[in-house]
Amino acid sequence: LNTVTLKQRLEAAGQAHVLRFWPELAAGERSSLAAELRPWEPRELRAHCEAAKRALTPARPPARPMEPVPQQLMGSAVRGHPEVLSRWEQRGFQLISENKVAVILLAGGQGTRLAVPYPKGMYNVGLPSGKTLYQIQAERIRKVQELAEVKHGNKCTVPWYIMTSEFTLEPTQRFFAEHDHFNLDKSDIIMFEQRMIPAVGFDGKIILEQKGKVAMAPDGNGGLYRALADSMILEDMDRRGIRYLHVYCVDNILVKMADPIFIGFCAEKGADCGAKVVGKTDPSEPVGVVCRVDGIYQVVEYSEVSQEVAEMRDEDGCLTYNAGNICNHFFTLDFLKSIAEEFEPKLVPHMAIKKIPFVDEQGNRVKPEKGNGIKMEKFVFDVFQFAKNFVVFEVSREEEFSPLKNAAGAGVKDSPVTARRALLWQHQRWALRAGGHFPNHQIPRSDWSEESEEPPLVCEISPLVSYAGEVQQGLWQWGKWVHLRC
Ligand SMILES: CC(=O)N[C@H]1[C@@H](OP(=O)(O)OP(=O)(O)OC[C@H]2O[C@@H](n3ccc(=O)[nH]c3=O)[C@H](O)[C@@H]2O)O[C@H](CO)[C@@H](O)[C@@H]1O
Repeated sequence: LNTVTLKQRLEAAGQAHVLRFWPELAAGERSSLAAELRPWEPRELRAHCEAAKRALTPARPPARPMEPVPQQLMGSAVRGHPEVLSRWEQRGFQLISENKVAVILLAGGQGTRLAVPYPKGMYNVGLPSGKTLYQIQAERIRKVQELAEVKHGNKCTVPWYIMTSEFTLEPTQRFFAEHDHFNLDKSDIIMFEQRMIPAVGFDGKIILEQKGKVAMAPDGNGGLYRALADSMILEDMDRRGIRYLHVYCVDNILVKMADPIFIGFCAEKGADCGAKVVGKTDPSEPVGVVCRVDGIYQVVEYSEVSQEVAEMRDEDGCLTYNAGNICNHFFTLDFLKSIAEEFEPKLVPHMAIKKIPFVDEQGNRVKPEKGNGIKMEKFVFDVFQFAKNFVVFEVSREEEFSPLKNAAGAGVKDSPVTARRALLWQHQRWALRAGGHFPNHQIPRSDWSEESEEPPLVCEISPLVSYAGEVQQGLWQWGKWVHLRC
């Protein structure tokens, strides 16, 4: 873009102020500012800014008739009959062995609450092995591939698609390269980037973070659908013969990659879209709830539900809106194609007021004390409304959900401490269930609180040994694969 065209386009969008420091900018700064703005057509940019401004004075939404998910749509790994679970698992492994299953990691977030200067997946919660979240996930992929191979006798691959953003792409690529891609085939790890969108002030004007830089943020984890199309990822999936996708968020240390039971359940039900849920611990837990609103399946995010609704209970005392979203979703490739080709533009962005550093009229950098602008994000689960056959799968919290959201601190939930404990407690359970004996150690009392107490044994089992607690003859060698500290 030459300067005149850039100016004209910004004027057309009502955003000419973005160039107010242009005369002071060096050549490199000018070209990077122009590059940030290049993808935006004036009309699209104007609409984006106007939508953000409008969001400040939302028309009062009509009281929305929320309903819990009907039981007939739900499967359960907690209450399901062992034979049924085993049937779903067989089906899942069959599909994995046929190279029809891939995983998509959502890793473009800035992890603001955890506040580390690198992508969350690189975090080491302090396990004896020192493994990071990325390494644990990579090893679970290797294991699930191996289990499918052993069961069905053919070599198979679960490709790992990783959505990153401007903040996370480069460090994630470097980290994977430094770790030799965790012994996965490099060609089966496909990283792609989501879009960045400008943050907008309350006056409807794009915020300048520096004289030559617009305040940009990733477009939310629902940016997935545009990113899949932009980067031709659906074509890559087609080429590989992928039919089913497991989408998950980066920070759950217990995530079951390409979970065969979940895949098998969804496939058997003929679902095009599915969500894993856990029972909520308390009304204020920051998880979205899967429910029906105006007859349409969706997740009502924790930030968007009123306290009164969150606290509603059934006659039996259970929370009415109990289906906590753990950001683990199932999609068929055909469903993803329909989103990318048809429905994506219909996804309505969610607005959040944030403190966004900016440069003032004089060009001084200011860190605001209170919210000064609006970030707009699309959410990955907002596509549930377009599903023809939506299902929900309930799983056990202690086996499948312990997210890393916050920095460690006394009594802080969802922190490195609680994530580490959740994994060690799980592995202790597995070891005991497998007949492990630990002389001179207390067997955990049933009333021990896993979140607030250290497990009596520090026992970590490599995902290369056991995917979900199963025991394979000859593999549980203490020391080599199982880290035990007493
Ligand atoms: C919108 C969404 O899914 N919300 C869910 C998310 O909330 P929560 O608010 O915790 O969502 P996060 O901001 O942590 O994002 C979830 C995932 O999306 C990724 N990400 C986020 C923003 C972005 O632009 N790009 C991107 O890839 C993050 O890297 C992360 O892997 O997880 C909770 C469970 O842990 C659920 O109960 C919430 O319903």
